[in-house]
Amino acid sequence: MPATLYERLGGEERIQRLVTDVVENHYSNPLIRSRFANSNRAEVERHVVEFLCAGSGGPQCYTGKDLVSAHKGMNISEQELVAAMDDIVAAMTKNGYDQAEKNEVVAILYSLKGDVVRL
Ligand code: HEM
Repeated sequence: MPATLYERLGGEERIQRLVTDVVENHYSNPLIRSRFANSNRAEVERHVVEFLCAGSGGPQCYTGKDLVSAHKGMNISEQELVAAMDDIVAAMTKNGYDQAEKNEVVAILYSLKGDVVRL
């Protein structure tokens, strides 16, 4: 059996470090940081770790809202989606991931566009 994406991302410990950098990038990205002004950073971070672990094949359970409920009423634009994806790719580069894993994560994020953008 080929390794799951969860395994190739290095399991929960490396995913936690990746997500800390992703959230840091979002909170300092002028294109999207205002979106998080009223969010609980620690809780968003915990939910995103669970989301990525569970969604990539890990044993964790995702305990946050479903994606549509989490983003409903925000009217997020395509530009904001690209900005968020840029933050994630930059954090993956910083954490030493290969192009193959970056491509896979970008493809998954793009496939979720309809659950996030213009709701
Ligand atoms: C495919 C892309 C995306 C995925 C997979 C995603 C995933 C998530 C997840 C798992 C949460 C946690 C939900 C919870 O705590 O219950 C969340 C929250 C959030 N997301 Fe996204 N997100 C995406 C794109 C975006 C974009 C483009 C923006 C805006 C620039 C955004 C803004 C937010 C905000 C502001 C919250 C916090 C909501 C709150 O405080 O309750 N997301 N997202």
